[in-house]
Amino acid sequence: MGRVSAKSGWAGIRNDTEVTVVQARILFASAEAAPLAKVGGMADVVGSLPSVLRGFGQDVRIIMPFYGFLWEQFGEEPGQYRRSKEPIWAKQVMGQVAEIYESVLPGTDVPLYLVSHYCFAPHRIYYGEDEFWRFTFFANAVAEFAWTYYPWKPNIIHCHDWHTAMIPAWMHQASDIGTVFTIHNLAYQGPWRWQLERMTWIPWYFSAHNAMAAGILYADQVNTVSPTYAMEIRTPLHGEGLQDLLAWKGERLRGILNGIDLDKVDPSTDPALEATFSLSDLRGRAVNKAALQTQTGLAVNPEVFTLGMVARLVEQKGIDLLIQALDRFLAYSDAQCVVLGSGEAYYEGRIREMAERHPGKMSYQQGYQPKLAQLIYGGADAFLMPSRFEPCGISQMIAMRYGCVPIVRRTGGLVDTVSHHVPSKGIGTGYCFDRYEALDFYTCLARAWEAFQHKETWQALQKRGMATDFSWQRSALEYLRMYELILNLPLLPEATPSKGSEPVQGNSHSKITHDSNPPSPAKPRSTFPKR
Ligand SMILES: Nc1ncnc2c1ncn2[C@@H]1O[C@H](COP(=O)(O)OP(=O)(O)O[C@H]2O[C@H](CO)[C@@H](O)[C@H](O)[C@H]2O)[C@@H](O)[C@H]1O
Repeated sequence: MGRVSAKSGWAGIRNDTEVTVVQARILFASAEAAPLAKVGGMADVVGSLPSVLRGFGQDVRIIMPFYGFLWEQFGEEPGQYRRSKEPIWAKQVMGQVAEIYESVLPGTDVPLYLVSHYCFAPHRIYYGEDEFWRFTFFANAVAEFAWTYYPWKPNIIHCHDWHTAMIPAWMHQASDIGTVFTIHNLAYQGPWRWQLERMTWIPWYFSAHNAMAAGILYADQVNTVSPTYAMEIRTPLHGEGLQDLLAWKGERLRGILNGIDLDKVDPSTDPALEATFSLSDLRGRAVNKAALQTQTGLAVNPEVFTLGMVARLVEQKGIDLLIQALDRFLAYSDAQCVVLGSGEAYYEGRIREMAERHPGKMSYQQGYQPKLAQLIYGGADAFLMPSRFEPCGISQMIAMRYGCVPIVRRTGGLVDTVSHHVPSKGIGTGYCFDRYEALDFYTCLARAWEAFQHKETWQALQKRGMATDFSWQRSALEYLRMYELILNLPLLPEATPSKGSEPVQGNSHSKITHDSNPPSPAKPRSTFPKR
């Protein structure tokens, strides 16, 4: 492939060495973006995918709420992140004034817009009686901003989960702004139609019964975060009541596997670890294991099988199975386990009780603790993910990159990312079970525990996981192909590999250059896929 330059029109292949492609303006709208505001995996995706897409020459930016806990992180003082002194945009939205400040996502070159209003002042992201109002307000502000901020008008708004799902409905008849809606979690669907009607304006053509359904119905393209989950949600078992709508969406619903940022998620440089390590030298893992055992009150012993789990403690994550199977497994074996996370009070209580029943063998660490999470990935021998359903899962990919063998239920993205260990054939990257049954999980734990006793094959298993390519490159290409379908313009040179091809290695995107201020590509609406 020759040199690639992003221009405002498709000029085809000019000669053997130069190809002209379009640069689109894409606005990611999300309630979370790592490292600023994170509850779960959606923050990881929104915090890492835009940089990769920018590497492909696209002008990608992020818009998110300016939460109260972020205010003290932005300012003029040393050590603080910079933002514009004054709002760059202000407007009446739902009877209140929304203001937007401009900044850059820390650690990247991705421009960031922060939507400010006193409803975001509390030091939390979710929950609270006004949760529906706050995110409907946010979505409304994003739509108004996209329509009226002339210095930078997006061609596509890329919306994430129910918090931004009304944007496709409002944009449905906008002639020059397309929408993509990504489902990270179908279980949370946002306000019902009657609640939306009380809070905001809904268009005359609106026929969705809640916010999530609106995103699916009106977005030009919809995706979820793994191919298997994209199939599963078309069925009553996983469709959360929206299976018919999702099945009707046809080819405009696809599964694009999440990736991880290999530069940030790297055991050879991670400052949160007690000792760094790499594929060629795993010795640091033993140091991390000892540190993990000490810090979490587990018996310090390099020989025992140490399990780890980092998750929101909600039904989705298979906590019921954990409670049923782990208690017996700890009683039966010399294994130990540390669980990090918070969530539903019932689950927190049961796990705490389990920790009290097995002192030195079981530890419960409550709260959101990113440093401890990394130590679990880098120190535990195996990682538990017995999910009831899993759109993709980021944790099992991080675990594999850190040599922590995943033990997972075969569902959603876990099917697409973890393969079962068969020692006789020297294949597999983890342990998998099918049915959502405590006995099956227990059996899987016992098999992994037995395999752990064989150090050489276990290390080979760890290394296969560490060597697996979970980079964003291939998935970013699939997102770009999806944007192309909306814009009906090429964002990538024709020869660029996409779905089904080998992962793009190295710095292929470093070949892309783009004009400093290219004009916006016009979006011919008539070319939109018709419903
Ligand atoms: N207590 C804690 N302390 C520190 N870190 C913690 C933590 N609890 C969780 N984390 C971190 O949050 C992330 C969890 O990501 P996951 O994708 O595994 O699950 P989640 O259900 O949140 O994401 C949803 O969105 C993502 C993104 O699309 C999908 O992969 C997934 O299937 C879907 O459920 C990991 O980076 C993990 O380390």
